[in-house]
Amino acid sequence: KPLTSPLSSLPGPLYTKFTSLVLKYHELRANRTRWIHALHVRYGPVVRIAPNEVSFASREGVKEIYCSGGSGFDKSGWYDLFKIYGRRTMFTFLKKDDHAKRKRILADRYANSNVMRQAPLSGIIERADRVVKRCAESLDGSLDLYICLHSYAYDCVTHHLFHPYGTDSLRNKQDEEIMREITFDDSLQNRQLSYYSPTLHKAISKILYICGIKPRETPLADKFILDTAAKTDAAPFTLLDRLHSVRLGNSNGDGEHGGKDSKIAQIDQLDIAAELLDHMVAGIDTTGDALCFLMWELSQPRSRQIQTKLREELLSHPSSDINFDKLPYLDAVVMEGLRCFPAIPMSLPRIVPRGGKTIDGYFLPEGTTASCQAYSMHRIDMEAWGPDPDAFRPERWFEEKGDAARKKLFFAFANGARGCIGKHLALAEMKILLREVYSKFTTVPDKTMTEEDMEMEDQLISTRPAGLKCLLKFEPIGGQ
Ligand code: HEM
Repeated sequence: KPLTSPLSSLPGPLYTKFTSLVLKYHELRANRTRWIHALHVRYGPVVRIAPNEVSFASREGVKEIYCSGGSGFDKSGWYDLFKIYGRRTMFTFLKKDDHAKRKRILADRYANSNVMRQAPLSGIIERADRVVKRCAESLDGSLDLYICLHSYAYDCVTHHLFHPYGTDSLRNKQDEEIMREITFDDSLQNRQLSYYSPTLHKAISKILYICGIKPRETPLADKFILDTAAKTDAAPFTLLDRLHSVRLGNSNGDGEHGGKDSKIAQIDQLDIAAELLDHMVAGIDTTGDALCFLMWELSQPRSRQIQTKLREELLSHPSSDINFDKLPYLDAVVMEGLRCFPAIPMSLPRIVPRGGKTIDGYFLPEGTTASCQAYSMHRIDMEAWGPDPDAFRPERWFEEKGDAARKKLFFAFANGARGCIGKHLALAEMKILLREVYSKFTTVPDKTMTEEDMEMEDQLISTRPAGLKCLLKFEPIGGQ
């Protein structure tokens, strides 16, 4: 009943009262994020995008949908698309209780105090040095940062998950192949179709394959994960170590997560492999693309001053000091990068619980799909972002006015208990890499690159540059 539905009074284009076809069309064209953003610009922070689906770009929206009761509303069935080996993982559990049980046993591996320890950090620093070496080797030409940064993110996350079984894709071609298999995945249309119409998808799957609309296939990554998940002697800071100690009901010496949690969690070898593959994939395109878009922006002539200011701060602190609190401009550059180019820019769908909810003055009946998307959260609110939301301007993070609003609206890592667990790891990787590169080089775009190459293109959940490349030229500081 489109006209009598409570959602019919929400702002939004008339046709969204009757059909979700326009939304689906934009999803299949990898254009969902920009289409929804255009609707927010036109209709404001609350917009109906389909008869049963609403997008919010407001503080109250985030608070209710993602933070109420700790982890917000339950996830929608769309997350079934991310099941691995038929298993649910922390990321794909729909219900908050199931999620909380799994998270309890994994969370401390990602705590800032675990990430910032010498053993995990030294692995990241080593990999950042390898990137610097690649930059130095490219001085006569240019370097494809898209590949290089995805390799960096892959090697860093596998170090944190598996050390000493982490990868070395920055130097080893076989490891690079696995990264490419994950990163160059083109299964968006196939997976969307399987979600919207499983029967049709099954009936025409062969035709889709012939047309190049292929399902996600990662045989190399699967083999790597299944082999590595069987190792029982990984370093104590790794997720692999934690998962095995839980499976064996072994407290691992800290007395906190022992037999009790193994009963709660009941994980077997396949759960371990699924959880590890999920975290590995979650750590590659996100950090890789966030760094790639950020370094592209820093390399533009309009960002020259920003590069200079960043370099001055970096060179005034010894590189042996890993205390990021002393590098506020680096922090502002990273925050501004994640604001302008959030690696997961799109809606994170949740289901309104029993009894319905009123958000921003609009009543949403139970079962409505509600979401926020970082791309719009980072641009729509005038008080937080001012008149230039599309400008890359790290200085905005030092302004007192709008500070509280900015913190509430920042959504690159989502929010609440289901927000990004890898946030501290990602930030450490980003800051270490930027510090190593920009204290040694200036970067400029290669002349063959176009703005279109770097246009954001939706994937199923993350984004990537449309041209699948990012060629930059590196100039050593002081010509050294
Ligand atoms: C700049 C880099 C990153 C960004 C922007 C990012 C962003 C996000 C976002 C927005 C979510 C919520 C997704 C949702 O609700 O559907 C998320 C979840 C998650 N992220 Fe990240 N992420 C980044 C890096 C990482 C890294 C390095 C890891 C390491 C393993 C990681 C692991 C995860 C996991 C496991 C979840 C699921 C958490 C849960 O359901 O409790 N992420 N991330």
